[in-house]
Amino acid sequence: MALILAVNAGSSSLKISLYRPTDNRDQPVDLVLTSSITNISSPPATFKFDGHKEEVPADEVKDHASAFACFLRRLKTLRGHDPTDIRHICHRVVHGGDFTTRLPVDRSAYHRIHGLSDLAPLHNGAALAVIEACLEKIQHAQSIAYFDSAFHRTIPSHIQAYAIDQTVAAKRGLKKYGFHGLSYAFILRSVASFLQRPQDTLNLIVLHLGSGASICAIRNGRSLDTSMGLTPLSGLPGATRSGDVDPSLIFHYTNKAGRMTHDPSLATDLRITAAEDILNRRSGWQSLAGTTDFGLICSRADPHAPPPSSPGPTTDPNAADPRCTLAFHLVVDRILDFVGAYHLKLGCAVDALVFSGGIGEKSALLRGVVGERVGCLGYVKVDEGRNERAGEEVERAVVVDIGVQAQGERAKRILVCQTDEQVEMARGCALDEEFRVKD
Ligand SMILES: Nc1ncnc2c1ncn2[C@@H]1O[C@H](COP(=O)(O)OP(=O)(O)O)[C@@H](O)[C@H]1O
Ligand SMILES: CC(=O)OP(=O)(O)O
Ligand SMILES: [Mg+2]
Repeated sequence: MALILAVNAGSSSLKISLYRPTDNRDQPVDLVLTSSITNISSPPATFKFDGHKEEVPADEVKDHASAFACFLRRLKTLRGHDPTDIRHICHRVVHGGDFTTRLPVDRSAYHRIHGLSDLAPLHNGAALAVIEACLEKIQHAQSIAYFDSAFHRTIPSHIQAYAIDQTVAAKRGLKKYGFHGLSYAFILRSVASFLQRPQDTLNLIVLHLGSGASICAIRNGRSLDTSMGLTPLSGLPGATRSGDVDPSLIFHYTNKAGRMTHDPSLATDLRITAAEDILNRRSGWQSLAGTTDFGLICSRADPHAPPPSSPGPTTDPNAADPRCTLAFHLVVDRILDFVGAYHLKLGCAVDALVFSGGIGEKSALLRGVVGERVGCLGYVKVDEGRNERAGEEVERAVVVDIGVQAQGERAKRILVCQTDEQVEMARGCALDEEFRVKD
């Protein structure tokens, strides 16, 4: 057997899927199994393996390397698969700097990726910890890095550039890179197939809303702009990330902003300042509402109430929680900032607004509220029933239309897409001549 393993190291999760290559170019891989380990940085972690779910003791999973070891053990005990069956290992690496395509990983490539770690403090270190384990323990398999940033190589230079000294910018690589690119590539292909249109004719605004959240404007099938920038911190708020703030805010937040942190809970030997730590790991809706679970925020927020000006915790278990109300409306507000701007950048010629990521796929409430607000731009009205059912339907269908049907032809569509970064990598690997298995 020559299986392909695809590993997606998120900020606090590890999603891993195993595939068997096929001879069918339209569907070049078949899924063998899929698993995920969540809450890695706030133990106990939860391990899911197809139907099997267990809480993993804190001493078994404390970082991404031990989470990967935990997966390999269960791969053997629960499914009888040996790593010897694996021929290629695809790794999602969030920051690829100026790499525009996948990179087979040897020691030298490893060090080049390591050099970019400071620019994706919650991600590259985690991916490298897994790559390290593969280089050591699964030596017969070829590790390949697939970069989130590569999808955004088409962003025009005036959109990539920050308004700073361009000599310094060029020397230090200070520009917009953009992330979630594997997800956007998957969504673009899936939506093109759903709409039965060639990818290069599509104009989309895609929302990838998970623990890390971003938006991408796609023009003629290429990234035109995206909300994340030099690092995955800018743009929308995330579970623990602030998103955009006035850059001067940090100098007023703490006078220790520039010092290095020595937090042992960080995945690897990352060099990260107190300012980066606060904005990346101690902000976002966790800091507003006390939870990283946006589902919980949706269930406790009042979507109709004007957001409170100084929210505090509530003691009535049935009342909406003002902190959740604030977090919910703040996220909606920032989403609207980008949708409005990208709609204009696309010349108002948008084929569809697409929701994806854990929140985009599961929260009918958020889709409904955003859908209502974008109606003035010519988007279809959201159909309540289709919107409610979309969370389940998208698991089977990958792309679901949630617009009112009768309006569908003329109005701009609103879709939900269940994204899958692992299959995007595995697909690329199976179709790649360089990695074609010759036996
Ligand atoms: N029913 C729900 N409603 C809203 N948000 C949800 C729901 N279920 C899960 N989520 C959110 O989805 C997030 C996970 O999304 P995902 O894209 O898998 O994130 P990541 O890959 O960044 O870890 C969770 O952190 C949670 O906040
Ligand atoms: C780039 C990024 O933020 O990724 P994730 O959402 O997986 O944390
Ligand atoms: Mg993710």
